[in-house]
Amino acid sequence: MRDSAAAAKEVMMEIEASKPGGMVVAGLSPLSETIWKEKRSTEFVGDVSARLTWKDLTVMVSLSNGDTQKVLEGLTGYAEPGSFTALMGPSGSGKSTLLDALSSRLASNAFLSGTILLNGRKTKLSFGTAAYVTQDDNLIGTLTVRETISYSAQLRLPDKMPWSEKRALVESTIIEMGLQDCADTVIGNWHLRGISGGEKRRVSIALEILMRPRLLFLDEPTSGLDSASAFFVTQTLRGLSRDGRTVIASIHQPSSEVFELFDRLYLLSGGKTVYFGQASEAYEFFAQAGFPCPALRNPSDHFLRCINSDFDKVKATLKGSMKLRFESSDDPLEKITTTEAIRTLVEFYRTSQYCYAAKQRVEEISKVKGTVLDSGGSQASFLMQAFTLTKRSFLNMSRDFGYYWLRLLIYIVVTVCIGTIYLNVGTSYNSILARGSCASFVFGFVTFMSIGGFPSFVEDMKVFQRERLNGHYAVTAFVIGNTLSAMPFLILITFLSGTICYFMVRLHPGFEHYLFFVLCLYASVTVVESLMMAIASIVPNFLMGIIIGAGIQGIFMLVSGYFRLPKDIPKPLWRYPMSYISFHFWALQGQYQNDLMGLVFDSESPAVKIPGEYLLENVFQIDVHRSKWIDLSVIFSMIVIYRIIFFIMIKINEDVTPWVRGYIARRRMQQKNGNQNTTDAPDRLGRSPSLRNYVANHATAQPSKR
Ligand SMILES: Nc1ncnc2c1ncn2[C@@H]1O[C@H](COP(=O)(O)OP(=O)(O)OP(=O)(O)O)[C@@H](O)[C@H]1O
Repeated sequence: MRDSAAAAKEVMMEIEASKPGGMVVAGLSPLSETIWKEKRSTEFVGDVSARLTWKDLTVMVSLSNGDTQKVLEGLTGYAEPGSFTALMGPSGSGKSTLLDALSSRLASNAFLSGTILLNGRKTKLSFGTAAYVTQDDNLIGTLTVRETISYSAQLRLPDKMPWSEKRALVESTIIEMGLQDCADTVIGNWHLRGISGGEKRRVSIALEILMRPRLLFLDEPTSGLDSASAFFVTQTLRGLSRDGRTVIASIHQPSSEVFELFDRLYLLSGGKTVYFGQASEAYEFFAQAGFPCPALRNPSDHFLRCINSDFDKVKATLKGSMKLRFESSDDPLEKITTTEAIRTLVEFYRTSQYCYAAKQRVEEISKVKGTVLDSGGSQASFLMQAFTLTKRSFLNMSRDFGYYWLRLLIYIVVTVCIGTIYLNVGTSYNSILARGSCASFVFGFVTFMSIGGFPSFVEDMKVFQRERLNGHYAVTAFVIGNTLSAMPFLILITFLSGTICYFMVRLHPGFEHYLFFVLCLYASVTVVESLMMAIASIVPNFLMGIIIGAGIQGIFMLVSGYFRLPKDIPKPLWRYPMSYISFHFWALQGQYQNDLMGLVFDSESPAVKIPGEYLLENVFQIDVHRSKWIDLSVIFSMIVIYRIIFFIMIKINEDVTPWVRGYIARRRMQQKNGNQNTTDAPDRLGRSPSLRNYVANHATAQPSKR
């Protein structure tokens, strides 16, 4: 066990290593080595840097109309440790697809052929070896930067690692990403002013470098940032590469300062290579090809200008209004169309020394068989994951006003309204229906209001999906964490509002009756929460999710036995099975019994009293022989069932859906190829990797050629 001083020393060594000139290309820094050793239980780690090569890489996608589109065509290139490779090209040129292909994240309708080798091997691209930073910063807005990174560390680092070392790793990551100044500032959400867009991007990167991956993929890390923030983010990426990491990022429109930070440039247009080589030599390449960069023009703007065929349309529009200016220009791009320029450049590159050198280097790197570390995602135990997720989620819920506090307020206001409308309802003849409608409103509409939490669930799901894609924890740990963290808030909301309602209306007196009422309200609200969570796992759009949730609950309410008495509900479908699936039905049956049984009501004739049991059987059509506690236990078991459904939905989304989509795409392609001869034989193409394989670490970096 190392003490914190030793850990801090290691942190400093790590930071030193990340400084330019302090490269640790071959091995790992001491702190990183600790992480790997924990998993591999081996003393020797050796050279674990990532050398990635790709050769003749082609990606085809199957479109919904059955056609196929070649998105990438015969790409060859490499990325080495200690270097920062930028993928550039106009929109739709295939940057993201290349990144996805290299990181085994292709969509299920995309198929690739060619060879991708990591350290000379067709190998598993595990979470520990590679990390992927997506374009969207899906972070928890209520947590500070330090908390965000600390929770991530607890979720993924081994339990055995002392907390002082984990903290040291978190602090070193904060320093490495230049986040010291905002470390204690919240990320920010709709009601909390937080850190800037550039800082958010750096937090997203920090979360992925925490496990010290050797290979880092980033999809447009500078998009949406101003030029200063884009520069700092890119500078940080360059710093990360100097620590011996292999960094590959797609970059949209870099400024000249950002461009100067690139080591290697991969320029794409229409899925073809326009240039691959040293970024600093691109200028010369374009000049040799006949497209020199005019003075005073940003080189990257010039490169993109030359290879973006949309400029043909821009030129046509401008020519109409600024004819003379174009005629006097001696820019070669004014004399030919961009489509022709692209063709010239692609052809020039294919026969150039740059292409030859790249191919030769790919061959050289491919021959060197190196170690590929496989840390297999999170190294924390399942219990630690579940505990950390519960704690993190609880903190988020308690800080986000919109998650539960607002609902608590609304619930109190609404139940006070119910209380005043049904105030001291009594046992008069008219109170019989009033008690029925009060129960129906409480268990129908009041529980329905829980739908308001849906936007927060959607936010939770976005964070979950990002973390899940990077293998941060298990699905079960997430479901447990989400269920447990919500429990105290739901108890608070339902017990407070239930108590107000119970005592103002003066429902059936007695502690047991009070307890049943609030428990039934708690169970019903929790069922709605679980139902909405299950919906959020498949419908990430919050408007659509609310509409679907409202529709389902509307149907459940309709068959609850209030709007139509239980025995009058049409038997096929509506009574069996719908009313039995509806939690409103069980809640109402239980509450009617809880409230009316044992009470005696006035009738229209003062001499005759009506017992509650008679009303239950003959007016509300309730089965009085079934205990109300059975009704309550049915609702509680529904909570478990909905949580299991939530789990299954996530699994289906992760495993089955990509497989089905891939299968359909493959069939469609085969059918199309059966009818007509395309230039690309589909049997050359490997199946795109599925998320299941990716998550379970069964995906190969390069699907087999067929
Ligand atoms: N799974 C897919 N299904 C259908 N078409 C796809 C798929 N993946 C990529 N494409 C198409 O391939 C082309 C390249 O897409 P890609 O997202 O790789 O481009 P990009 O250079 O990253 O663009 P941008 O800069 O706009 O993100 C686009 O025309 C896109 O519509």
